[in-house]
Amino acid sequence: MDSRIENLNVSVEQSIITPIELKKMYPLGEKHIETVNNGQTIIKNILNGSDKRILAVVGPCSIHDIKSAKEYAQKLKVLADDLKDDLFIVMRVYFEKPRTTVGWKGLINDPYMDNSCEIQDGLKQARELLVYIAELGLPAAGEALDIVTPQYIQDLFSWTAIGARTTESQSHRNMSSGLSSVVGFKNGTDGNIDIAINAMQAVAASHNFVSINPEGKVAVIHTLGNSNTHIILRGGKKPNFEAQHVAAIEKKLTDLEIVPRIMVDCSHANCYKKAGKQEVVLSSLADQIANGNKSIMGFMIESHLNFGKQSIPSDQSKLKYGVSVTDECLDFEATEKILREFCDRICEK
Ligand SMILES: O=C[C@H](O)[C@H](O)COP(=O)(O)O
Ligand SMILES: C=C(OP(=O)(O)O)C(=O)O
Repeated sequence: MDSRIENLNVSVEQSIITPIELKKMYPLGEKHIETVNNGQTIIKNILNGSDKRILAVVGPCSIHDIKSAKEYAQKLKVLADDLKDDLFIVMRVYFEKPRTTVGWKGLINDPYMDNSCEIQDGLKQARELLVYIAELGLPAAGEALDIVTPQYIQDLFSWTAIGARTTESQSHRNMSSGLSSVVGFKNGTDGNIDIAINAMQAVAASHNFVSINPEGKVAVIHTLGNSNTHIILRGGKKPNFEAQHVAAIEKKLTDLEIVPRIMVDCSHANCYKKAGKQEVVLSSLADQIANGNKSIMGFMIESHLNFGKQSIPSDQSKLKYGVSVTDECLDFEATEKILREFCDRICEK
């Protein structure tokens, strides 16, 4: 290596455990496999319309504290069982945060939230939490942002999102073509829907790309293609959840001979990042479904134990328990209320 031309902007390279080593530390039993397998299968059935329930991806904007995430999962499991006739509730367990510029990039990248970026510890904490949630019998949903970390944890996700900032990325499309779960593609941050539709078409094809294998060796991955995909409307310059937006997307997809199956993200630009406004979005979806809409197959809600958000304090003893450190979230009680109202309204149809 010639230091005059290489690694000019790299300070340190650090080896970490391999995917297989991490999996040995947090092995799966039958119960975990059953949770993920059932979750993946039911979501595929919701996508193909053979299961008429609505998929609800509900949980914190980001996981930053394992204790509050476990408490949230326990509560959500009780609610999921209670609403299981109308909703298939999956917990949002987001460990990787895409940032508009800079900011905390999530539990895997910086588990101690102090810029120490102990990624190996982040991977361990993430896997330990996913195993715990699977043990509860609650399926988990994640965003696949990093394209190597799925080798460490993706086996525990029943549904996967590709975010607004990466839907157009070839690397993310390559990776998604090999994922075992249903994958949802967000529209772009500017509201561009076409990039999500292009992603669905790209991901249905097989691809060949360089990644790592479970032993941590560089490998060429040959994928089969993944047709279990859908679009996620998350708003852009303006919200895009109302009946006229949904109808326009239905037409676009139908013109391309794609069966329209649409998830609506009640958060992000659909609620102007005001958690309390997610209720307005969900209420519109309930009306649309009650009025006969058949293409809306799911929604996403950002929710934590307690309402709001906080910035990460330098003295972490000042962190408020169960409050988001990224986007604003609804508190659990408000989440339960709007989910119950949604179920009541779609049952009136
Ligand atoms: O979902 C979380 C945020 O909206 C996303 O990560 C972007 O956050 P930022 O604009 O605060 O960087
Ligand atoms: C970052 C997220 O959303 P988006 O990609 O829509 O901004 C998210 O869901 O956490």
